[in-house]
Amino acid sequence: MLGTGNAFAKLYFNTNALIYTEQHTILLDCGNTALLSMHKLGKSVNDIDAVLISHIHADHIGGLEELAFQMKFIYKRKPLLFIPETLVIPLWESSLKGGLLQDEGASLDEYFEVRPIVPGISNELLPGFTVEPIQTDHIPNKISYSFFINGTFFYSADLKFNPELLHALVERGCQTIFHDCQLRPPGIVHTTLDELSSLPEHIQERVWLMHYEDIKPNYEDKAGIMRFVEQHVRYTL
Ligand SMILES: Nc1ccn([C@@H]2O[C@@H]3COP(=O)(O)O[C@H]3[C@H]2O)c(=O)n1
Ligand SMILES: [Zn+2]
Ligand SMILES: [Zn+2]
Repeated sequence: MLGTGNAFAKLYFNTNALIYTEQHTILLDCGNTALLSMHKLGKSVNDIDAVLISHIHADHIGGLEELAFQMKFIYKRKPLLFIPETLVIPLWESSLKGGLLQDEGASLDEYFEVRPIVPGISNELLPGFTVEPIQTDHIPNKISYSFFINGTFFYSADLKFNPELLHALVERGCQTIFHDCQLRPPGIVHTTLDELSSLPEHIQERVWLMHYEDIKPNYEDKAGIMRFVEQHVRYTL
């Protein structure tokens, strides 16, 4: 985990992750702090084969401009960009174009091998890396996707509490749920610890909390059987 904090976290960085398959390294969201976090871990931007994006907020995409420029001008290659197809145009037009546009008509393709992915179905993106993007509610008029990975691991984007979804995922074989969690209510655009605490035990035992505020130390004994995802820890799934 490159970070486990929320958008405003100063202690834990933005919730972004590196996923290692046998052959590839995939950056799951590239927020403001992603590249600084990689630097602190002694990792290079050049280690990244692919990027997967959940939604357009700076704690999830704010590091993409630097990543794109480093790849183009330092490493001289285009990483894969896996992105739900509905976000391709908004990512360029509403965010990256401001910094990355140089040549008339240029777009994301100038910097990335863009691979739009289809929500609602399982997409085999790389060997051993299958992703089902699931559109989840976050903020009105903002399309946001959580990811069901390899049929066993759910990684939430920012999402409003959706117990029906969690029940359905567990029924489908989900073993591990990394879930965004706002510790201090009200959640409004996120899921709160109180809401997650209302889940039945057989779901809570699969839940790991991330995207939390800097006040996390005050809550370490308040999560019951749910666990906290920790920054700069590597998890084997
Ligand atoms: N309607 C909104 C929009 C944004 N926000 C806050 O801004 C953050 C942006 O990143 P996030 O991780 O989605 O969390 C959002 C809220 O804290 C919010 O609380 N309400
Ligand atoms: Zn966020
Ligand atoms: Zn968000």
